[in-house]
Amino acid sequence: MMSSPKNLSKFWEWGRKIICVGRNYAEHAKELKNAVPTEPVLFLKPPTAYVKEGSPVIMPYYSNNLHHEVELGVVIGKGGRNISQACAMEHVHGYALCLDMTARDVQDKCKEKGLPWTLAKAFDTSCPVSDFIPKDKIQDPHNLNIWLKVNDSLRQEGNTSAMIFSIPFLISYISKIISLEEGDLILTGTPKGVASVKEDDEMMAGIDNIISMKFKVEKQS
Ligand SMILES: O=C([O-])CC(=O)C(=O)O
Ligand SMILES: [Mg+2]
Repeated sequence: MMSSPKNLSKFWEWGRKIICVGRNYAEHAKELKNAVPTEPVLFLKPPTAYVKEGSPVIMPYYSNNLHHEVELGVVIGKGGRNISQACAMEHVHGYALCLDMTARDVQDKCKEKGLPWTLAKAFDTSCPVSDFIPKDKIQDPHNLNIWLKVNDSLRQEGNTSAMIFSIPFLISYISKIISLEEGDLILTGTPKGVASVKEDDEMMAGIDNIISMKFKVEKQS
């Protein structure tokens, strides 16, 4: 049998979809004065949004308010459509810690005008990701502490048990609309505490004692 030339533990190299869930933590929906959703809010980032440790997050030139959002990412191993909640976890290959970098001022304007969030959410380096976390390293993805510090001061801390929509629900819901493929990444939403970063800040984020990562913020040259 031919083996795949790609290694799924380097999912960011596959060039697949990044499907993001918004407002999946009530406390975060409230801090931005949004209603707590009764259905998942979805948006996409292109694979060019990926950035790995060692490279900086670049502030988009058209924003003066770049926010961090720390999130648990779910890496899809087996694709599918119309996946049932009961089978959903069979499609998960593993996890990653992710940041959903957001040009908040631009997003606010998009919301006001009823325009899509592409400029606010999908720019290059808007999706910093950790190394791949194999599925068996995480016993319960719905009981993880995720946190983020900026220059050593704690900004975000939350437990994935507070997600409004669970991972099986999200996989099932998304796969009825968008086919899931091997190498896709689902960002499951951010807990409260989102705030601005500026040039030369250092963001450090982690999941319990499972993984941590660091990213420097730089201006576009
Ligand atoms: O921009 C937002 O507030 C929506 C979002 O991505 C999240 O809740 O993680
Ligand atoms: Mg987000």
